[in-house]
Amino acid sequence: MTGASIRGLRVDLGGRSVVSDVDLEVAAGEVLGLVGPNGSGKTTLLRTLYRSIRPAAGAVDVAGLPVASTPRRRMARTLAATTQESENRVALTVREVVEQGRVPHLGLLEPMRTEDRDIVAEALAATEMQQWQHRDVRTLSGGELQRVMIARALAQHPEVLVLDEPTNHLDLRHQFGVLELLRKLASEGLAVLLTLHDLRHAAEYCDRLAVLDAGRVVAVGTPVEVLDEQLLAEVFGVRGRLRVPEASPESVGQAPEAATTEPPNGAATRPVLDLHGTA
Ligand SMILES: Nc1ncnc2c1ncn2[C@@H]1O[C@H](COP(=O)(O)OP(=O)(O)OP(=O)(O)O)[C@@H](O)[C@H]1O
Repeated sequence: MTGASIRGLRVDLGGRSVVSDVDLEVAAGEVLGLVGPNGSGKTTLLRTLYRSIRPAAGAVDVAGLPVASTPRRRMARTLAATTQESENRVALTVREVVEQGRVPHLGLLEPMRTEDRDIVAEALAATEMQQWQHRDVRTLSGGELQRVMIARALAQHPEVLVLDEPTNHLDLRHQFGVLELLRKLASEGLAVLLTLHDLRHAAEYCDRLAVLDAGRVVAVGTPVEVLDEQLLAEVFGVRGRLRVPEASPESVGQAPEAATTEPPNGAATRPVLDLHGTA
């Protein structure tokens, strides 16, 4: 199968279970958002997918391959991740870091081919980093570095993309840019799993949400199914309400030239989460 699946997952850290009884699937073509309060186990769950942590129990498969026993190089052609740990800075240019994404696709000591250079150029363009490609990554701002890490993950041409807080450090325009890019990649068949703290972004850009609380998945479904007032109060401690804007009558059946007045990418009908402070 494509996508990724987690069954019966338990992770123990520091002598206690920080993730328990998790069953979760992310399918090709969807953006699945992992949300939950601080310390609820989001990063820990993602770490089991890119094998930076060994589960105490359960099975984690990516594109049908068991993560625990698949060679890392093989897995790197299937799953790419941007992590909070990937921010260690080394003396490389932006381009060199993004080129690392092609390494799993090349033979030992094989130089970059034309197609690899094209893929790197596409990844730099998608993240608007082409103008910085010769910069030393140690000189970049946090947001610029975040975009380089996303570009490197895209250059891997994975089937599953895992991102831990990808909008962290980004200014508003680039937050929306990254979220729109993830939607586009999913529409092309990628399975996208990401953690987000901003529930408004989660509601607007994710096809489905999985809510973690104290290491357990307490709800899974579309934002409309999941983000009700009770869950917002009990899990996140906030007051809020989700609205689903109706398609305006003018936008139904209107002439193509008139349609250009609507916001792009269906944004007009995505759920909007209104938040009103602590519960
Ligand atoms: N190496 C470790 N040793 C002991 N406990 C750990 C370790 N790493 C994480 N934890 C604990 O596991 C729990 C889950 O942490 P995790 O980083 O997965 O949460 P999170 O949901 O990603 O949180 P945040 O929203 O704050 O990033 C936390 O209580 C954390 O303190």
